[in-house]
Amino acid sequence: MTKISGEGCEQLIPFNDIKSLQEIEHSIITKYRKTIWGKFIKAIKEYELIKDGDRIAIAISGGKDSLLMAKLFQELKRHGKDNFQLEFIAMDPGYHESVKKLLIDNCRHLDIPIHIFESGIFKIVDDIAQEYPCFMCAKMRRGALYKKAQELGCNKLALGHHFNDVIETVMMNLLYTGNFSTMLPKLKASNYKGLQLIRPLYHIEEAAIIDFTENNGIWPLNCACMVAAKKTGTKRYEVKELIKQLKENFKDVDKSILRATQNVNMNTILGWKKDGQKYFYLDEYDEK
Ligand SMILES: Nc1ncnc2c1ncn2[C@@H]1O[C@H](COP(=O)(O)OP(=O)(O)OP(=O)(O)O)[C@@H](O)[C@H]1O
Repeated sequence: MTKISGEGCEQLIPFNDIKSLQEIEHSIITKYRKTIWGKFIKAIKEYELIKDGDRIAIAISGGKDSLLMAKLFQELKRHGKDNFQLEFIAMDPGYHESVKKLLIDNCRHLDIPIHIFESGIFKIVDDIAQEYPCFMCAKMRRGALYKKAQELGCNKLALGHHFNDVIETVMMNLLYTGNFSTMLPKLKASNYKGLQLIRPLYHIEEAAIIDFTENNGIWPLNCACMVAAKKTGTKRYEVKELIKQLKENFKDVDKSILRATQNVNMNTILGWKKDGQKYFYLDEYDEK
């Protein structure tokens, strides 16, 4: 057992026993129609996340976000346009046995047919990257998921990042890194030709996912890594708190953060980067 494969951090505790599969599935298109289903469909349409003939690998960590994402895609296949294929992939980085069991039990109850594959990432990170384990782990995890998706003949890999992940990333980049950039809802993988990454939960708020999870009695895998919980977790947590405080005086502040990424005024920007190239606004100043 590595030092990283802990038993997880603070758990999301459900309000009741897990509901039946039928009740959980039904709640998506009834109780959570507005807050979850509608927003999932909005992102699919707005960012053209699905094309005819797509074979999509749904990345399942066992956490609340990716479990919901799996159910959303299954609902879409049942009640929407059935023009795509699905594969569900779960990468085991070297989880603690109890964590792995929780993942398998939840997927069995939720009727998510996962392909579990081992990557040994915790061990590798433990051995060689004690200084920056999270950075290394995230990079290797992405690579392992892309590789598995390709092996299964998929042209898309879906990740469960939601609205709050997106705006927190914008604020973290702005406040700590000093740049203005966001997570994109769809992008081409640079090292895996023909593969695209999609984020279908882009418009779904985390509060709705928590409510869905707790109300349906789902006990998700919260975070299976002690290191991440203690290190990178802190800055994200601070930003989460900051946004929460800002919302007390301006309730749409979160929506404004996302809107800002759609309304960058290039005439009032000092400098920017594109395709690895740096630009300064005075570069073209005299020519205009
Ligand atoms: N071990 C894994 N196997 C497969 N997919 C993973 C794994 N870890 C992460 N992912 C994918 O990457 C996404 C983002 O990972 P992150 O660790 O930030 O999770 P999260 O925000 O806690 O989401 P979740 O609640 O789904 O775990 C997940 O939603 C999932 O789609």
